[in-house]
Amino acid sequence: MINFDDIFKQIKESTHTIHAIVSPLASNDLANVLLSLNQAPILAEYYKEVYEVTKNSHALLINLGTLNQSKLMGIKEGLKSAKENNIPIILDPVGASATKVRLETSLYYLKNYPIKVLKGNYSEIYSIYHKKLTTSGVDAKNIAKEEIIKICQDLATMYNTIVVASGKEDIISDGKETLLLKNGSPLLPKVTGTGCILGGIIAAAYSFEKNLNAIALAISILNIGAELAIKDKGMATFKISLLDQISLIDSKTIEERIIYEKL
Ligand SMILES: Nc1ncnc2c1ncn2[C@@H]1O[C@H](COP(=O)(O)OP(=O)(O)O)[C@@H](O)[C@H]1O
Ligand SMILES: Cc1ncsc1CCOP(=O)(O)O
Repeated sequence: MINFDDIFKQIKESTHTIHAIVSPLASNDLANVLLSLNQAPILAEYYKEVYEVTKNSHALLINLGTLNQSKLMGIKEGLKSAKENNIPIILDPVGASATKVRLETSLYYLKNYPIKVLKGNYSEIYSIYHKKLTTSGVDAKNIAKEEIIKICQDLATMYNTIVVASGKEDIISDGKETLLLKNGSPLLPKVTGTGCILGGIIAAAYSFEKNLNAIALAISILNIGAELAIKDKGMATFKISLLDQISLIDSKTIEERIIYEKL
């Protein structure tokens, strides 16, 4: 049984600043989720201020969700600052399976910066590994779990990082240890931005403890929150109820409900 008491207490009792460069589509929900977990989100992407913001933060989340030239200039400053000031970088390569620019950008960041956590859906992780496009949009295609597990393990070793592949079952690997998490709801992929929110929770949890358990906690906050949310009143109610459940969840509930395997 994983014990989440200590890290959950740290998150709830002390506030870290999380610098998120994220798609505007998901930014409001992501910021509110972080606030509800007692964390301090800051969304800044103007290249003239990004270096300073990252330097004063506990983690930098880079989400490629909605790219443009000025955002890329901002991201470059954030990555430089994180590297020089030893701030952990969490990369969410949204759409890396769908466009050449996103795939090449993700590969460039992985090669040139110390990415501590790479978190994508199955297709994004598959595309980064095989260096080829596999989707036309941001959602994942069906790929065998066994294949993605091996890819996560190999990518983690190749880039000296923790790899998270989200989907019906979530995979977390640092190349040596691998966890498979089985909570969640089929409604989650029907709400846009839930993967982006997950990136934010991972960035916050990882800033407290730099290990697989912190990431397992982050995924469980979202997935068990979704299991507890209202599902029979339509998608808008589900989403609001999900945000409620995330703000109310405690470590005991997570420990009781988590379903996982150590591989
Ligand atoms: N079919 C599913 N059943 C249960 N949970 C799911 C399912 N698909 C995705 N999830 C959960 O939804 C969250 C977002 O994952 P995913 O949809 O893969 O990300 P993205 O939005 O980046 O494509 C994760 O916490 C994941 O565990
Ligand atoms: C629909 C869409 N288009 C560009 S980013 C985005 C949201 C993706 O968010 P998530 O992967 O978290 O569902």
